[in-house]
Amino acid sequence: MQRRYRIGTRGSRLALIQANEVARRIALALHAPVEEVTEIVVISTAGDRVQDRALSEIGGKGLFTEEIEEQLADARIDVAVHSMKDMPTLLPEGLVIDCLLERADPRDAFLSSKANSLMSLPQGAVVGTSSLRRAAQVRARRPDVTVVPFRGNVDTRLKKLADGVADATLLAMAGLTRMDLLECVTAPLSPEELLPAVAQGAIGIERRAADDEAAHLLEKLHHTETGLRVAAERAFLAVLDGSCRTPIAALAEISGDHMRLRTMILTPDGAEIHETEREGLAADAVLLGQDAGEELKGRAGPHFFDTV
Ligand SMILES: NCc1[nH]cc(CCC(=O)O)c1CC(=O)O
Repeated sequence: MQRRYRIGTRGSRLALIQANEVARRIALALHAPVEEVTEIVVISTAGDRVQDRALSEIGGKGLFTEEIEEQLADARIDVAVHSMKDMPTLLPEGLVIDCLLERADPRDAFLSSKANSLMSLPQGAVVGTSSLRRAAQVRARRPDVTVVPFRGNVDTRLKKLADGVADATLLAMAGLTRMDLLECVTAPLSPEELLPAVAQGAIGIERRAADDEAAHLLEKLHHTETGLRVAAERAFLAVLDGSCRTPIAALAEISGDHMRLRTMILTPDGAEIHETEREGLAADAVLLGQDAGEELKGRAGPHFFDTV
C-alpha cells in the first residue's frame, strides 16, 4: 500500500501555499493523485499566536518551528515544510533537512505609494518592519527614516501599509511571488541596496533522519544548486549565531561551478557595519560560509554581540 505523507505546516496563507506545492511535487514523484498520497496538517506555533511583540523580544528563531518539529519527531506528521530563513541553524536531534526546493527570488521588495525607492523616500519618512536585519540596513542607508514595528503575516502588513501606518515596508519577493502579490511591489531591492536574509526564498522539507522511505522520496525533489547556496549562507550564520537579535544577512550565488558569497552583520542602529565576500568553488559552499563568518566575527570583536 502506498504510504500517505502527512505534511506539517503553519496555517498562514503563505505557509499553506508552500505546503500545497510540496504536496503537488510529492504526488508527481509518486505518480499518484495528490489527495491519495498527501495530507496537509496545519500546526499552530508560538510565532503565529503572539502578534503584539517583535519576534526578537520573545525568542526569535525556533518560534515558528518548535511545535511542528515536536509532531515530526513523534511521527504525528511525516514531513514538515519550512521557509528556510525561519529555521534555527541547529535542528533537533533525529531530524534533518536535506531536501530544498528550487529557490525563488531571494531579494527583498520595497513597497510604497510615496516613493519609487528607499533612497527617494521623503525626509523623515516612516518605514514599517519588524525585521532587525531590514531595519538596521534601512537605518544605515537612511538615518533620517523612522522605523516602526510591523508584525503579522504578509496580508496583515500590506493592509497596514494601505492604511497609512507607514510610508513604506519591505517584504520578501519570494513570498509575494508565491502569493501572487507581485503587483504590490514598487521595486525589488538589489543585494547592494539591501542584503537578504540567510536562505530567503528557499523552502526546506524536514523529515526524521531514520525515515529511509521519506529520504528516498525527497531526494527526487531536491534542488542541488539551492542546497549549496543555502549551505554556504547557513554555515556563515552558524559561526555568527551568537544571538537571534543580531542583524545578519548573506547571499550566495552560483554560476557554473563558481560561487560568490556576500555577507554582512550590523548593529541594529545601522551605525556599525561589517561586510565581506568570498568567491570559490560551489562545492566548497560550507567552507566559504564558515570562512566569511570567522572573518566578520573577528572584525566585529567579542563585544559586538553584547550591544544588542
Ligand atoms: N519572516 C516571515 C517570512 N518567512 C519567509 C517569508 C517569505 C518567503 C521566503 O523568504 O521564502 C516571510 C515573509 C517575508 O519576510 O516577507
